[in-house]
Amino acid sequence: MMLRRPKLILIDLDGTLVDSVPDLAWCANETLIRLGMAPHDESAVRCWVGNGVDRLLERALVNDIDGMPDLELRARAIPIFYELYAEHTATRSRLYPGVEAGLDAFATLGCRIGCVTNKAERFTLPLLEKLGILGRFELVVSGDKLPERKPSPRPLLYAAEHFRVAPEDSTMIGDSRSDVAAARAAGFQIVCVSYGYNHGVDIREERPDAVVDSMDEVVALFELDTAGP
Ligand SMILES: O=C(O)COP(=O)(O)O
Ligand SMILES: [Mg+2]
Repeated sequence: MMLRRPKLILIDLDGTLVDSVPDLAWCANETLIRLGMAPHDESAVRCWVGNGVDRLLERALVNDIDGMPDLELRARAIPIFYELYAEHTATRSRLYPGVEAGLDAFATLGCRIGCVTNKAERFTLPLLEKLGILGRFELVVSGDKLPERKPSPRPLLYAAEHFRVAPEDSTMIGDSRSDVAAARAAGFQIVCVSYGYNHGVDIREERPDAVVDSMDEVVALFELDTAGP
């Protein structure tokens, strides 16, 4: 299926641009160990990413995606995790194959490019910087910039308004059901990558407009004689 050529592309961070789980899992587990608790398999942590680092840590503390630790434990864990993750945002995290080629291809479309993530800004900007792609984005909307984050459409609509681009001329690229829900509610097209996290569930179940195995496949989905800048 062909998609309308966008004037704005917004790209998710964890699970889409960057395989960040190796650092997130190491930091979460080191936090648990320092609290005298048992660490988890990296595969478990992978299922807990996507709703912000605080939520990831809460899930790790109780070993349950829907669970919540008691507030005293949470309050002890958060500063330990924040200090570790600030130190290790990009120690083990890597860009996925095809990301840089995909960003190059988007630049040739002449569209505006932003990053919309649920990760807090204090970790988002250093991660993008350390992996050498911060300069690719004209706008970064982190998880703590607005009162609501994905699956709310707010961060996507904020970016569209920032660039004065209509939602129907905008495309979100993400890896999780939050990206699909946010894009649908905002009136964006939605392309998903097959390799991301999505809480362990195949993203095709969310029925995005298209699914790609690599970011450099996205540009070929766009009709080149419609829209554009
Ligand atoms: O859960 C997070 O911290 C970030 O997740 P996202 O980049 O996939 O929105
Ligand atoms: Mg993601």
